[in-house]
Amino acid sequence: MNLKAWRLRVYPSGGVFLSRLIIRGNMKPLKGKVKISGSKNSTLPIMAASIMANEEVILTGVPDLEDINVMAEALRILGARVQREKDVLIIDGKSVSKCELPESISRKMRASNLVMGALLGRFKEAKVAYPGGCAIGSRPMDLHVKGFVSLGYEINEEAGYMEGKANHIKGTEILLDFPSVGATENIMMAASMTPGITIIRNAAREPEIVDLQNFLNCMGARIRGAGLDTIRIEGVDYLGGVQHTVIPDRIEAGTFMVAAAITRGEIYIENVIIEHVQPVIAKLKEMGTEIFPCSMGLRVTGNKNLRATDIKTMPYPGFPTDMQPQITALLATVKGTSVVVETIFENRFMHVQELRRMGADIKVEGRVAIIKGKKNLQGALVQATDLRAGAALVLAALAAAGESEIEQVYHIDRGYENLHVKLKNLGADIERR
Ligand SMILES: CC(=O)N[C@H]1[C@@H](OP(=O)(O)OP(=O)(O)OC[C@H]2O[C@@H](n3ccc(=O)[nH]c3=O)[C@H](O)[C@@H]2O)O[C@H](CO)[C@@H](O)[C@@H]1O
Ligand SMILES: C=C(OP(=O)(O)O)C(=O)O
Repeated sequence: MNLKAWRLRVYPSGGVFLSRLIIRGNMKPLKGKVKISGSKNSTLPIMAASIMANEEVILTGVPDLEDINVMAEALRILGARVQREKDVLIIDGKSVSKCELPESISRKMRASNLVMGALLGRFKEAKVAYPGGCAIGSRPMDLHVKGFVSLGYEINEEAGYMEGKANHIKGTEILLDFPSVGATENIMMAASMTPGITIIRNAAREPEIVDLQNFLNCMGARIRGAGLDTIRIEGVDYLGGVQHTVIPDRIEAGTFMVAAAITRGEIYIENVIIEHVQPVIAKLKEMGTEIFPCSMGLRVTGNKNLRATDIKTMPYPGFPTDMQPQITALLATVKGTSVVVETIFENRFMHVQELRRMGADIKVEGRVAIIKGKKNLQGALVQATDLRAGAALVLAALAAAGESEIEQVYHIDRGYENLHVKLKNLGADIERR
């Protein structure tokens, strides 16, 4: 492929992207306040669950992101009416007339799979093409399918589709082999409208699961236990309309916390639930970052004497895999040797080769990265290989001497609302071309 053709790619929602970020970092301390947007990973399952209502659902605090556009497009394909006004999304599931999501939309992101549980719950049938998403791992759907089958849905996996219909559906006990976020959400949705009582054991405990429970319960579902490892769901016949505000994005908040640390700056982070970012706070404090709650949220102050630490990604409340690339970038700039173990996704070190272009000293062996921190990184031409890898490169570029150019910014647009504008407001020398 020639360079021009390679750069002229099409956004999942249809637009053309050519964008790149130019950052002249030079370790300029970022200062000021930033307001965190609504959570991508909360909004996506909640949007899918919205079509379980036979009435209008109003969501507020919805971030303006590519992934949200893709989910909106998916719901429209199913027949839902989806309207957006600033951060408010109105989804009307009354008109849903199709239970099939084709590959052309499904493969645009991993979270497209979440319509499966919603469709099975409400219509007792669904046909959804296998999802796509970042190339951070193989990401099978076996735990989702196992859950649906346990509930009595007959699932056929053929020609790239998961096709399900109700057989003898009934609430049951489901033990997840791994606390998968998506499988927990999909099973919660299907079980909410499956007769009887379902118990999910070894459920994911992420804050987004709690947000989904709160949303579904406001619609009329009967779910208890989200946030713990056992969730109890009593199936109901009908779910109705509701107005709901999504929780703030803990990963965006964590990314700005790292921005303060890596530039040795001082950032006030507004719209953050402190409990949700505790694992990140703990590690940043261990490295010597000062973090204090304040009236508007959190104040994060970096300093010149940050030190190395070891990190192992774990399901919540462990250190989030979605913050691993960003913290790896930070560790590349502090004194000492750090070890980062990625336990969730088998291929989530793609940012390392790009960080090396900026002079980082990082070795990867399997799921372990060994990072020898350096005082100075150098600006370079690098590529965002996935969403959080892109965020890590932006952070590294803020610390690096000279100019960096980051390509494939569309990955970053999947999960960060106006990242360059927010950074510019904090004093970063950044432009989007
Ligand atoms: C939209 C969304 O919320 N995305 C988040 C969600 O993704 P997602 O819900 O896809 O992540 P999971 O928790 O399901 O995946 C965790 C691990 O379980 C494996 N697995 C999962 C399902 C399955 O059926 N079989 C299986 O083996 C995956 O390959 C992975 O190794 O949680 C991840 C883990 O916190 C985050 O990184 C993602 O940002
Ligand atoms: C991996 C992520 O998202 P997704 O599961 O949608 O690919 C992420 O948000 O970092």
